[in-house]
Amino acid sequence: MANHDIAMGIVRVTEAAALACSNLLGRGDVDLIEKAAVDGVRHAFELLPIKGRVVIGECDLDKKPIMYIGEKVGTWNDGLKEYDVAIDPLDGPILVAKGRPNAISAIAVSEKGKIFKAPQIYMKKIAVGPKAKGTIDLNKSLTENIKRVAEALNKEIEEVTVMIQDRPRHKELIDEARSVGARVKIFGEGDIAAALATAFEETGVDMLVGIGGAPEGVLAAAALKCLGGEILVKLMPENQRQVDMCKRAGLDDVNRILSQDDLITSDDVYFAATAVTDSDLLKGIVYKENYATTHSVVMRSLNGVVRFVDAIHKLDTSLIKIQE
Ligand SMILES: O=P(O)(O)OC[C@H]1O[C@](O)(COP(=O)(O)O)[C@@H](O)[C@@H]1O
Repeated sequence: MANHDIAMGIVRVTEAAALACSNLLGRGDVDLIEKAAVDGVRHAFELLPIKGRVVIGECDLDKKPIMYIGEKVGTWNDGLKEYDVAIDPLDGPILVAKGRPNAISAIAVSEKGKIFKAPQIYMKKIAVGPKAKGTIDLNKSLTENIKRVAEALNKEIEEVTVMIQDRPRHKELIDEARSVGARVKIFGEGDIAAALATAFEETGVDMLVGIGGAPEGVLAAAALKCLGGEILVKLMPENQRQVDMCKRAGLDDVNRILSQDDLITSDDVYFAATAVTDSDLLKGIVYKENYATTHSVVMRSLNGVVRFVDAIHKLDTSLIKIQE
């Protein structure tokens, strides 16, 4: 597969995942929804001519892997190049189960050995778009970071919008953002979509801060690398077992702050996402009489091209039925 075809190839994967789970919207069954998205991914990979190896996979609610690290994806025909694949078939299955916004399917693909194999633990994150790149500092207070971002964006602090996930562990961050006067968007799930939004001015989102999943942080790093934005992260192991997991992933100093360039060490990474439900950047799947529409974004860091891909899928032939 020519390199320039990978972008379209991977957007088919996220489209398939999104379509496969989208007609379970609001049905409350998280496991079924996750399985449908994973089945969609696997089905689409059967057609993708790459030698892919999953380095970031998917776990169910009990953190049991359902897309295995090391799993082979793609057709694996002779002569094809090997790639690392980071996949979140569905960031936010609970959102789909409840019919709420912000659920996306996301994938990143890069050269073999170039994507950080983040363990399934928490990660502290701060992310911004291209105009605020170089101004953020994970060691500084949120107040200081908001002031720097406001200056970089030529905005008043009261005009800066900060995304923070709705979690008890973020109470102090939310209080601080409010007391400094910033605008705060508190979201339930899905910090990949939130990080992605920081890089597009039309979303009105300027920053993401908080603690979320490390695998999601790597996917966000791939997107922000393509978009010229920045994400700074620090792994947050909670016990010795998790410290060991970080070390096995190649991180000797778990306190080290990592950027998008540490999480993706190649200059050539692809990222794609398809919305299942509406997010700040992408409209969710819409059903019409005989078809469904998907809305995706796909990008490559090497050439900086960002494409928005709207697709029409005939319902009788599409992957929507895959879970039946
Ligand atoms: O739900 P927790 O444990 O606070 O973890 C935060 C993570 O959960 C999510 O909201 C959803 O993750 P899942 O798709 O794995 O359920 C992520 O976007 C975020 O990084």
